[in-house]
Amino acid sequence: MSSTSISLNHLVKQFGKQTVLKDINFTVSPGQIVGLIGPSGAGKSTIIKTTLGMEVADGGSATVFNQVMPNRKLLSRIGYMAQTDALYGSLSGQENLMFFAQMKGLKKQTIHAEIAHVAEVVDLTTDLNKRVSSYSGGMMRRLSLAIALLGSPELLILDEPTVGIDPALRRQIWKELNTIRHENRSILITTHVMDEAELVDEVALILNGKVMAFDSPAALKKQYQVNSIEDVFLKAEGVQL
Ligand SMILES: Nc1ncnc2c1ncn2[C@@H]1O[C@H](COP(=O)(O)OP(=O)(O)OP(=O)(O)O)[C@@H](O)[C@H]1O
Repeated sequence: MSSTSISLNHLVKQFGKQTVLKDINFTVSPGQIVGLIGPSGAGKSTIIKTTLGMEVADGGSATVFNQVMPNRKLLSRIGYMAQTDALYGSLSGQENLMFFAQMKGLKKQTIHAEIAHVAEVVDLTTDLNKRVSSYSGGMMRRLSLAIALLGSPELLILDEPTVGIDPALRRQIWKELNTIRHENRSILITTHVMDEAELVDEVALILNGKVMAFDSPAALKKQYQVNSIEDVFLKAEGVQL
């Protein structure tokens, strides 16, 4: 059996008369971090939502572990962090983590250690007993990321996980993402931080509903004859450098 975590084939998605995704093709393999970059409104979140079955494709196909989503059996294998946080404000960080850990079916013996680990990755250990409604926006993002990490899912789908997170912590989070990659798990991540796009295995550059380029950061820089992914992005958009 082929071991593809995500496979998008000629994916098309329309909202009314607007065709947001025109022909999206790429795969994410185990042990790979794929970064989705592209201007605001290019369709990155739509790719994610269609992949997860939260939006229905109008053409082509999106599969996760070779199956079409939504598929309840696959949910425990996927950690998803959306752009908007879905947290319980009246509960503490710890209670939110416990709730989602139980939802994910984490084993009783490991649940406390897992929660402690993911809280440490996002630097929330000392804030776990505070109510989430008192958290800053960045803290809520970090809690959402911690929830996505719970249960060591084989596939992480992260929609702008580092928005509102300072550079030192961002570095710590990327260290964890690299550990995840080395465990042969896979990650699909969107980001507006071009430094982060340098850290992925493959960049999918999304423009006008299409994958303009899909390659390693080094190969893309060579192809576009520039020194950074930011410049690849700008050149692909037609900005004169
Ligand atoms: N449910 C929806 N109904 C109608 N239009 C939608 C819907 N979801 C997304 N769109 C439209 O699809 C386009 C792509 O949106 P999407 O959120 O996928 O972009 P994005 O690349 O993730 O942007 P950003 O970087 O700003 O998050 C936008 O024009 C948006 O208005």
